[in-house]
Amino acid sequence: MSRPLERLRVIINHLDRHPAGIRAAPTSAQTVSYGHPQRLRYTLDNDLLTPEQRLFYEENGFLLIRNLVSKQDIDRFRREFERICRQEIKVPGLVVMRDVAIAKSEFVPDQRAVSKVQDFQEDPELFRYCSLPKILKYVECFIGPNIMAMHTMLINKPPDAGKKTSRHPMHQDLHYFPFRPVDRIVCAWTAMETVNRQNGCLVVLPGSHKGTLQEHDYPEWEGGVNKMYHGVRDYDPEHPRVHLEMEKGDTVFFHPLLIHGSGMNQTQGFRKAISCHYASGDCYYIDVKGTTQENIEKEVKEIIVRRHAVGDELTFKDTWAIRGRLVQGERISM
Ligand SMILES: CCCCCCCCCCCCCC(=O)SCCNC(=O)CCNC(=O)[C@H](O)C(C)(C)COP(=O)(O)OP(=O)(O)OC[C@H]1O[C@@H](n2cnc3c(N)ncnc32)[C@H](O)[C@@H]1OP(=O)(O)O
Ligand SMILES: Nc1ncnc2c1ncn2[C@@H]1O[C@H](COP(=O)(O)OP(=O)(O)OP(=O)(O)O)[C@@H](O)[C@H]1O
Ligand SMILES: O=C(O)CCC(=O)C(=O)O
Ligand SMILES: [Fe+2]
Ligand SMILES: [Mg+2]
Repeated sequence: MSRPLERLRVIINHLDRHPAGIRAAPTSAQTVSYGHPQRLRYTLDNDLLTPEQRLFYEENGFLLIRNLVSKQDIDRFRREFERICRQEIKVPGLVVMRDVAIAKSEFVPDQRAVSKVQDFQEDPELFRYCSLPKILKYVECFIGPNIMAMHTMLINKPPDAGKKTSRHPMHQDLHYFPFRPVDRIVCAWTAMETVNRQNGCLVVLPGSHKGTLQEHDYPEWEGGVNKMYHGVRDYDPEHPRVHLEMEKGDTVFFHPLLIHGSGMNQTQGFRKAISCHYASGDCYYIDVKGTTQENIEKEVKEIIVRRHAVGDELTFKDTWAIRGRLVQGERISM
């Protein structure tokens, strides 16, 4: 194993020994600079993160907090998800996605047919995840006090059907987002059970958040790829990567330029995680015309036109403004 990776693993283990939520004395950018004056760009002054945690996010683009969400809350999210799968409740705006390997087979109202649900902002029980004070305290360290929940997902990675379609290609979430500035966006991703290499944990390229947004497209995978699962076009499989093995309730916060994906699920269980992408209430929308994001804009528009029978009047930007929900502070320009 390469040296930097070994060092990273040591730091992760070290961080693990701090119980979640431990408070360090208020720090300033100077106190964490260890002699070299260093501008902190990816984190804001706060009294929650330790200097080590702040530096870790600055350098690596993610921060793993063990045991952050309670088992009771996760059990409630799981029960709600199961009710949705059994079609006992209907949630406005919710997108239920099936794995491409079974997309054309008959639907059975059971979690085995659902690989993820998206846009659960109108489900009060699931949306509780996005407003948990424990999560928001961390989110505020990255994006500030005005917090919008922009995108919500519960991912139920199915046992691989033999074609490796349960993989998620390496990507940067910013590819999907027509808003900026990039450093005022963060994802919270919480394991709902043990997540490891066998069932397809998150895989990240540490430090990749310091790069720019890359071109994304469907990877050329023989067995097929799920709809809209774009990957970075020039993915280098030799790039050092870290597998984030997590236990129930562990939560990782990561930057929208961090390159990440997840491996295939080689178990018989459905690997569950719940996540929310947050943006600052004072972010602004951009026009993605002429940028690398044009291809995803086109796909989203095609789906919306088909689903809602609307024309061009609904823009990519509108689809985000409609979904976004304020969870703390003020909604200024979003
Ligand atoms: C508003 C949307 C905005 C989304 C923004 C992304 C945000 C992400 C931001 C955060 C970063 C996130 C990073 C990420 O997470 S990237 C992935 C994000 N993924 C999505 O947003 C996809 C969400 N899913 C959907 O919209 C629906 O499930 C779709 C549209 C896929 C099917 O919908 P529905 O079931 O109602 O439609 P239908 O029954 O009429 O079938 C239509 C056609 O589609 C075929 N089919 C079905 N399933 C799949 C599949 N899995 N793979 C391939 N094809 C599939 C099906 O066979 C049929 O084909 P054909 O018979 O016509 O040939
Ligand atoms: N050609 C590729 N293009 C883009 N992403 C890829 C490619 N090959 C693999 N990946 C991605 O790399 C990540 C890890 O891959 P993978 O499924 O093989 O796990 P792994 O790291 O090999 O773990 P294990 O060896 O335990 O299976 C996943 O996000 C996967 O989707
Ligand atoms: O849970 C996973 O497998 C990764 C999902 C992901 O990265 C995403 O949907 O953006
Ligand atoms: Fe992602
Ligand atoms: Mg593998």
